[in-house]
Formats: sequence, C-alpha cells, structure tokens
Amino acid sequence: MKKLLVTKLLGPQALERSRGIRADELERFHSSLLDKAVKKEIVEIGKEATKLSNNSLWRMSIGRSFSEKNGEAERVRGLVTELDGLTKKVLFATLLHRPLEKLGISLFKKEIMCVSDSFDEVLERVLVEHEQKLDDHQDRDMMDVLLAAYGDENAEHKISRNHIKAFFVELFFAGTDTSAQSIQWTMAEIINNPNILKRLREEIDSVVGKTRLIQETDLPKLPYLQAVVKEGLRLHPPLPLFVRTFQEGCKIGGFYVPEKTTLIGNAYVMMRDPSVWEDPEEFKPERFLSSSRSTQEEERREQALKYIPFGSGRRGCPGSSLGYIFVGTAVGMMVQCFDWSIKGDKVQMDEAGGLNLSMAHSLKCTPVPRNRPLLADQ
Ligand code: HEM
Repeated sequence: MKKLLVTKLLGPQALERSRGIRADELERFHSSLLDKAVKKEIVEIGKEATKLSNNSLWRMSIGRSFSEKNGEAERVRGLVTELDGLTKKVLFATLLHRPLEKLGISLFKKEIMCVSDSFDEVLERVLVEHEQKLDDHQDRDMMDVLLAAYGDENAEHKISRNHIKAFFVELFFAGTDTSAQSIQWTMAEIINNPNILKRLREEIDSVVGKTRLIQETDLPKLPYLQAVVKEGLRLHPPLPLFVRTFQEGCKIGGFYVPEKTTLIGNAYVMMRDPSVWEDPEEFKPERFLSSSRSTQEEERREQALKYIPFGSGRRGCPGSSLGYIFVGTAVGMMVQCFDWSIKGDKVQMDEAGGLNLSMAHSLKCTPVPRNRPLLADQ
C-alpha cells in the first residue's frame, strides 16, 4: 500500500497531476483570509491551515466525490482532530496507567469506538459511491486505484475494505495536522522576526510580483522561502519522536543494541544539538542557503544525519514533498498578501506538552490586505 501511495498520490508525477487542486485550495484559503481581513476578524492560523491541508488531501485522494455542500471533508477534518486528541490521551494513559491496563480496563474504549465508527460510516459511503461509478469515468483517484486492487482476484497482496478505510484514516491523520502545525509555527517565527519577513517579502515580490498569487511552481525560484520553511521544521518538527524496533542486534555509537529492542529517536533534540548546529535555538533561515554551506557533501550529511523533520529510512515520511508544498505555498501566500497584527509585541512560542509538537497558545492574528492590484484581480 505504501508503494501505491507513493506512485499514485505522492510521487512527482502524481503531484504534478494534482497541482490544479492545490492551486484551487490555496485560492480558497486566500479568499477566506481576505474575507476575515475585510471584516477585521481574528484568524486562528492553525484552524485555517488544517482546512487547507485536509481539503486538498481529500480532493487529491477521494477527489471526484468532493463537494463543499455534503460536508464530508469537514466531517473528516473534525474526526482527525478528535482522533489526534484521543491518541494523545491514550498514549499518556498507556504510560501512566499500566496497572489498569493489566486488568484489561481500556480507559477510552467508548471514545475510540465512537471515532472509529464515525470514520467507518463516512468512508463506507465514499467507498460505495466510488463502486457505483467505477466504470463511468477516466479520471481515477486514489480510492478507485485501491478499489481496483480490492477487486483483483490475481493481486499479489489481497486487500480488504477495512484495509482501504484504515489507509485513508492514516493518510488524513499523518498529512493534515503535521502540515498545519508547521504552517502555524513558521508563521509565528516570521511574525516575531520582522527582518526575516522583510527579506522574504522582497524575494516573493521580485519573483512572483504583486499581480498574481504565489503558486507551487514558483517555489524552486524562492530559495529564501525554502530556507524559512526548512528552519521552521528544524526548530518545530510536528512529529519529534519516531520509534524503531531492531530486527537484528547491532552496534550503534559503541553500544550494543540487542535484537527486538525498541528505540525512540528524538528529532527535536537532534535538530537543536549544539555540537552540530550553530546557535541552535535561534531562527536563522540563512543556515540553509547554499552560499552558507561549504560543500555539497556537507548538504548531504546534513540531510542524512542532523536534519530529520520527516524521519528517515524505510519508515520515513512518504509525504515530505507534499508537506514542503503545503507549508511553502501557504506561508508564501500569507506573507505575499497580508500584513499580520497580533495582540502584544511578540507571539508566545511556548510548546504544549505532548507527543506531537503543537503551540501551547494557538496563533491568532488579524490579516491586513497589502497588495491592492492583486486583490482587484482575484
Ligand atoms: C510538514 C509536513 C509533514 C511532516 C513534518 C511529516 C513528518 C512525518 C514523520 C516524522 C513521520 C514518521 C517518520 C519516521 O518514523 O521515520 C511521518 C510519517 C508519515 N507521513 Fe508525514 N509528515 C508531513 C506531511 C505528510 C503528508 C502531507 C502526508 C501524506 C499525505 C504524510 C504521510 C505520512 C505517512 C503515510 C506516514 C507513515 C509512514 C510509515 O509508517 O511508513 N505526511 N511523517
């Protein structure tokens, strides 16, 4: 299934085919911010960013049944948020309540069943809708591809309806909140660093101009924006811990790790390690500009050993390119089109406790439109 995911949804060709969907959703995001700006309303950046990544993912994977009106994407968005909260509770309960667990008492069984049933209901409906229309159309989405594999008698690996549903739950869970958190943290850093905001804006204005919205094909021509996104992910990786179980015993850094040991890697600590990062606690996007690196070898080592916001190896994140696109275009658009006013002098950057890295105080700010010609055009 991971192979299908990479080839049909997240690989370079698949991403090229779905570019129009993301451009639409970015425009929708822009319009929603503009609407709030006109009404002088405060925006919760995390919530808006979650809508952007969830709607985009929904349309990219289950696309042809998408309609604003039937509210299914909205429903899935709510369920992903509920599941996220529940996962945190369950993990903590597992750590803190081992004795209860031993007695077979599942603390959150009712809530888990409730979210699971709701997911099942939405996805079953989408599945049936796709089955009914399977032969009708040429434009196949991810759900069609999985349904074809489900119906294939000769498939090398048989998949069930439940596999398909579990796949979509994992996809939305892994892709929505991670991207939204990164957008939120990076915007907070930019608002707190006016010099960085100024430089970023100059780059975007000179490459994109002021009469059209930034798009993802601009990203390769915007090295400073890319560096800002990378630095945001370095300081605030939304999934800081990753787990590996050793199939064989081996030696790491002079220690012998026996077979079947479970180790937890801490990307947060690694990406703030003062022995490999200069001024590790500071938000300094310049460190990712190629002129500040001495060799290509240094860049390669950085990727492999010290920069791991997407994990690493076979279980590494298959959505890293899409993640960079979501964060780059959303942050780019917010910087290109709006000034941002906040309550007080600085955004509070405290981290909420927990296993994924979210802001203790969600970023709330008011957008003020800046590019008049662009607004007139939209
Ligand atoms: C900025 C955005 C994102 C960040 C920082 C991020 C980070 C991560 C990390 C750290 C992991 C665990 C990797 C490991 O254990 O080595 C992971 C797994 C995963 N991510 Fe992402 N991710 C992002 C966006 C996405 C998107 C957009 C998708 C897809 C739509 C996605 C799909 C997945 C999946 C399916 C896994 C599980 C892979 C497996 O278990 O083999 N991610 N992600």
